Amino acid sequence: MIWLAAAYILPAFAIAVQSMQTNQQLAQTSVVLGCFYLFGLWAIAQGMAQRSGGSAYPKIALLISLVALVGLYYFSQVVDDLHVRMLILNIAMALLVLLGVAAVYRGQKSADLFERILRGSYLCFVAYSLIRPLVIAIAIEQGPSVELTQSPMWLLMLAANLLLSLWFIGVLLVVTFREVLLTLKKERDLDSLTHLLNRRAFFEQAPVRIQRSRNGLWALLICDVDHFKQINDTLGHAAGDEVLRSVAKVLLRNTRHTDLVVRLGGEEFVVLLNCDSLQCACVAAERMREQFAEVRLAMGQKLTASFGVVVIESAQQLQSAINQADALLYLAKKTGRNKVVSAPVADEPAGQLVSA
Ligand SMILES: Nc1nc2c(ncn2[C@@H]2O[C@H](COP(=O)(O)OP(=O)(O)OP(=O)(O)O)[C@@H](O)[C@H]2O)c(=O)[nH]1
Repeated sequence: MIWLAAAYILPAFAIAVQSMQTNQQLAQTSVVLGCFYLFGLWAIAQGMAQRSGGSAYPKIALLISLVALVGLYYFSQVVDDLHVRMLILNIAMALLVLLGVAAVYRGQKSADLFERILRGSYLCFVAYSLIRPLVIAIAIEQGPSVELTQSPMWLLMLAANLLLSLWFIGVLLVVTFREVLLTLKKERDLDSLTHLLNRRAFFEQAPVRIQRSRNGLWALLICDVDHFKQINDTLGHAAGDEVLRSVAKVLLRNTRHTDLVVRLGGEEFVVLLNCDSLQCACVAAERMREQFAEVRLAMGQKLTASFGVVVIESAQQLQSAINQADALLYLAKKTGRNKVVSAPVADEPAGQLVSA
């Protein structure tokens, strides 16, 4: 974002200064203000390339800029030729802004409307930058008789620059504002330790998921690490945190993107599984339980966890399903831990108790 801010501020400053200058003053300041233009235009390319995960070839940009600055110096301090200086500067600017196009094309294509508008605006700006040297070559008067900054051509280019810049910065502001909002929402919804969804996000997203799906049953798994206090007490809080992150990884590994994996709080996790039977949910929970044993604790101890599993058919049942799964989890803890306990459903074998 800093690149795109530089891209707006530097050329705007140079244009503002030049608009108040005579042809003679333009010659005196051409190299310094040329730096502002060149860096500003490359900053647009770099900013856009970075948004797409690439870069706008800084070494090539440096080379183009150096050649352009030498040209500007020669045609201002040795031979004063405003027309050639304008051509050199505008060709260099067009080449610099073009350097981001490859990265923008190679980068991931976003489906987001505003991101597409931003890319489209950038490509329009590139096209405008490529056309500008042609216009200068054809339309701007040669010779020192006319003050460039008072000519209709200059005013026209100024107006075009202003309009494009305002449009570009407007789109950029909207995109940035949306990005900030999305980041805040993400931070609000995620547990900072495990990066799983948190309790608030679960109660927001679970009813929507259940309502929207038309393919079969949902199951709710509540999973609680066994003797977690002991792990904290013997191995330390940092090791306890690491265990929680490992638990999150195991849960994520055994779920699909349609499922929700949530850290409810402490060492308690919930998984909303999109599966077509209680048995399928129990198999998934059993697989997770087995994989916890592979998490290495100090001194050869095994990580274990207990599960309560229920099926859920409508969003209205969510709270009662959580209570029921909690009760089954409590049963699992009471009857020895490290096991999956599920609730009976009408058309499936009643009261499964899968022991370790
Ligand atoms: N490291 C770490 N510990 C946490 C975190 N949140 C909660 N805890 C600890 O988790 C422990 C939970 O202990 P208990 O509720 O007694 O449960 P438990 O020891 O697992 O016992 P059972 O569930 O009955 O097997 C407490 O000591 C909390 O301090 C966390 O984010 N990180």
